Amino acid sequence: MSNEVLSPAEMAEADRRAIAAGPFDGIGLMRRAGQAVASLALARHPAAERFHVLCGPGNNGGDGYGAARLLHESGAAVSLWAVGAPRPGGDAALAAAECPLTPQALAGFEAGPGTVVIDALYGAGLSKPLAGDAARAVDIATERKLPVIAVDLPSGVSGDSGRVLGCAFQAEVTVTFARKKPGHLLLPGRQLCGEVVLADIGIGDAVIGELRIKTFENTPALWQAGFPRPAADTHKYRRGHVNVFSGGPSATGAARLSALAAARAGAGAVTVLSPGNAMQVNAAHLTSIMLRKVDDTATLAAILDDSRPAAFVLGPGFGVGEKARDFALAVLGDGQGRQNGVEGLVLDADGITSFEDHPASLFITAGAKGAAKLVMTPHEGEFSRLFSSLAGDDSLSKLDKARKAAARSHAVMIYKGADTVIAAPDGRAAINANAAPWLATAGSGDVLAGVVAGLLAQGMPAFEAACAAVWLHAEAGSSFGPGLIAEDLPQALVPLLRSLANST
Ligand SMILES: NC(=O)C1=CN([C@@H]2O[C@H](COP(=O)(O)OP(=O)(O)OC[C@H]3O[C@@H](n4cnc5c(N)ncnc54)[C@H](O)[C@@H]3O)[C@@H](O)[C@H]2O)[C@@H](O)CC1
Ligand SMILES: Nc1ncnc2c1ncn2[C@@H]1O[C@H](COP(=O)(O)OP(=O)(O)O)[C@@H](O)[C@H]1O
Ligand SMILES: [K+]
Repeated sequence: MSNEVLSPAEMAEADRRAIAAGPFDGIGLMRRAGQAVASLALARHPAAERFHVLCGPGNNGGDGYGAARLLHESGAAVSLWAVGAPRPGGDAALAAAECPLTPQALAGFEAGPGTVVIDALYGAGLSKPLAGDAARAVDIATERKLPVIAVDLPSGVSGDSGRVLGCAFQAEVTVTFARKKPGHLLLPGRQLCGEVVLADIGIGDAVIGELRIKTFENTPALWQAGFPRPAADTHKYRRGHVNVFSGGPSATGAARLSALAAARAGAGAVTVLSPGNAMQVNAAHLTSIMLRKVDDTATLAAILDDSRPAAFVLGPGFGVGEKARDFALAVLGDGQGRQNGVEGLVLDADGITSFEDHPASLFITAGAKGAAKLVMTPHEGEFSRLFSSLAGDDSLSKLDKARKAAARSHAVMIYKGADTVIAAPDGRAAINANAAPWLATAGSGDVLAGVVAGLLAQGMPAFEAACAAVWLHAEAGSSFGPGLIAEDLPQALVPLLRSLANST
C-alpha cells in the first residue's frame, strides 16, 4: 500500500534503513532526489528564463545542490543561493562539492519575472520559525508571484503538523520522496504544497513495511476490500438496520437526512425513532424509511433487544441533555456488554455536546468489554467540548489530537473539517484530502453520520466504515460542486457506490 503517511522522524528512520539495506547510500538517495526535482522543473517550466535554487544547510539543501547541478548540465540558466554551509563530510556537503556552480549568499537573493524558484531551504528538519534571509526570500517569491517548486515541503511548513512556522512559500508543486508526510495533507500545509508529486528515490516498500506505519492518506485502498457487498441470497434485515433518533417537532429534518444517507449507503432498512410529539411531522416526510415512537429508555430497550444487525445515529437535531445521554449509554450497552445485534453508535452534533460535562460516563461505557462500537463525528467546536485540554494544546497536530482523543474515549474519532482526520483507539489514523468547501453547508454533517451508520450496520469495522464514509461524503461533495445542499449528497453517492462496486 503506498498510502502510508510517514512522520518526518519515521521518514528519517526509513532513510537509515534504506541506506543499510542498499543499493543506494545516502548520497545515492540524495542524487536521485535532486534528479526528480530537476526533471520535474524542466518538464513544468521548459521556457524558464532562469532557475533560482535556494539551498539550506541540511539535507534538503543537499537535494537542491543536486538539482542545480543537473539543471545546469541540461543547459538551463541556474543561480544558486545558499544560507549556511553543509556539515563537512555529510551527504549535503558531497552534493555541494559535486555542483560546479558557486553559491551566492541568500541575503542578496533577487529574482526577475519569468524565473522559477526551487525551494530547498528546509524540509523535514525545519526546527524553528522562518526568519531573516529565508523569510525575505519568501516575501520576494510571493510579491513577484514566481512559481515555486518545493523540495520535500515548502520551507516554513511543518512536516508533522502542516502548520506554518513563521512564514512559508506557496508552492505550485512539491516534490516529496517515498511517501507523503502529515504536513502534505493537513491544513494549511496541504494548500501551501500545491500539487504533491511523490518521487521514488530507491526507498523500497519492504523498508516502509518494516516500520509498521499506522497513519494513512484516506484513499479507497485503505478500506475497499472490506466494503460491504450484498450476498445474492441476502434480505433487508441481513443488510443491516439503521435507527436514527429524531429531535422534537421543530427539529426533525436532520434525522431524516441521516436516515436517507444510511439507506443510500446500503443499509437494508432504516427507521427514524421519533418522540411521540414529532410522529406526525416525521410521518408526513418519510416514504421507504420507517418510523417508530420512542420516548423513553424502556421503549428503546425493546429495540435494542433485537438480535439483527443494527447501528444507531444519535445527535442530529436531537437536542442537548440527559435524554441524549441516557439513550446513547443504553445503545452502547450501559457498561453491561450486552450481546445483541447492535453494531455501533454514531454520536454526532447534540449527542456529543450532551456529554460536555459528563465525558467520563461516555468514555467508560464505550470502553466496557463487549460494548457496541462508538464513532464520534465532532467538528472543531464539538471536539473542544469533550476534549478541551487536547484542543488547546498547540504542541499537538490535528492528527495527534484525533489519535489521543480516540485512545481516551475508546471511540473511533472523525475529527471533521477541511482536513478531516479519522482515528481509532488502536492507534490507526487516516487523513482525508478529497473534500471541497462545497461541503460546508448545513446538514452536510448529518449526512456523513448516516453514511457511517449505514456501513456499520452492514458489519464494516468501525475505523474502515468511518474512513469509507468520510471519503464517499467528500467525493460526493467535490463531484457535485457548486450549488450543493445537504439534500443532494445522498443521491450524489450513487455513482460513487456504483464505481466502487464495479472496481472489484
Ligand atoms: N530522509 C530521506 O529519506 C531523505 C531526505 N532527503 C532530504 O533531507 C531533508 C531532511 O534533511 P535534514 O534532516 O538535514 O533537515 P533540513 O535540511 O530540512 O534542515 C535541517 C537544517 O536546517 C536548520 N534549520 C531548520 N529550520 C531552520 C530555520 N527555520 N531557520 C534556520 N535554520 C533552520 C537546522 O538547524 C539544520 O541545520 C528532507 O527534507 C529531504 O529533502 C533527501 O536527501 C533524500 C532522502
Ligand atoms: N471548507 C471545507 N472543506 C471541505 N469540507 C468541509 C469544509 N467545511 C466543512 N466541511 C465538511 O462538511 C461537513 C460539515 O459538518 P458539520 O459541521 O457537522 O455541519 P452540519 O452540522 O451543518 O451538518 C463535515 O463533514 C466537514 O468535514
Ligand atoms: K523545502
